[in-house]
Amino acid sequence: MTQKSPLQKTATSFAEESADEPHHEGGFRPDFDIDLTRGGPRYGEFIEEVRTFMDRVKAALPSEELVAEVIDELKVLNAKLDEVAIDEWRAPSGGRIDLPARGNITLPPYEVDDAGEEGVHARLTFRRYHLGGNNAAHGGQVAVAFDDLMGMAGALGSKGITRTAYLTVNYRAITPLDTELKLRSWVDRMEGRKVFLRATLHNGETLCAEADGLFIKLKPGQP
Ligand SMILES: CCCCCCCCCCCCCC(=O)SCCNC(=O)CCNC(=O)[C@H](O)C(C)(C)COP(=O)(O)OP(=O)(O)OC[C@H]1O[C@@H](n2cnc3c(N)ncnc32)[C@H](O)[C@@H]1OP(=O)(O)O
Repeated sequence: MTQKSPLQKTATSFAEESADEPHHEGGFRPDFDIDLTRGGPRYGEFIEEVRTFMDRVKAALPSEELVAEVIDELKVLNAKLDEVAIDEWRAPSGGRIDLPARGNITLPPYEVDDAGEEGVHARLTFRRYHLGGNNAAHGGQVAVAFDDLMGMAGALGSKGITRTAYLTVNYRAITPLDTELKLRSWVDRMEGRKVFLRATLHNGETLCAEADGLFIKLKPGQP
């Protein structure tokens, strides 16, 4: 039997604890179905190849001929994937919590080391396709990482599904590419549906960025 990751364990208890919450079709849906078989055992490898492709695109100076060749090959692949398009709730992207960044290609690949009511500890690496300038990560990509992992801490800390009301990021030092960084997010305080969160991003001892945000616990049915 394969070992469960910290996020899988937490997600299982989160799903059990929120089972009594009224069923609703809003937000990110607390009654999500954890099905790690979707996309098959090689789905993670597939996502990693897509990420590598984005790195290569960002780094390439292709000839006109190579651009034409890649367009033709991509058209074939896009047509194949278009045939199996499905709604967001059943697509493995974003729901494969056994994979880096839940198999979501638009998130920087992170691995969750610990996740619970006390907060989330994750390792993440920005890479070529996250480049802002001069070998540093794009500030928007840093904000994406904070939004997702603060959203996760907000969900676990409030035992509900939250949406970002505001997110303030302070950039303290250059965030390097191709370097394993540590992101920590946690609930600072709660006032009713208002969940105030904080987060930090470190490269070793260096604080690259920190964030504070307000996430609102969604009401049943709220989009
Ligand atoms: C283990 C696995 C677990 C699952 C993991 C899943 C991870 C997924 C993570 C994904 C994460 C990705 C996450 C994403 O990216 S979510 C996507 C980005 N966010 C949005 O699209 C949200 C858009 N906005 C809205 O939907 C609504 O405005 C919300 C829902 C936010 C509030 O509208 P709602 O009608 O519900 O509430 P309300 O207006 O009565 O306000 C309520 C209270 O809040 C106060 N307030 C509101 N806004 C602000 C503000 N800007 N500054 C200061 N205060 C503000 C307000 O004054 C009031 O306070 P009070 O008067 O009561 O004192």
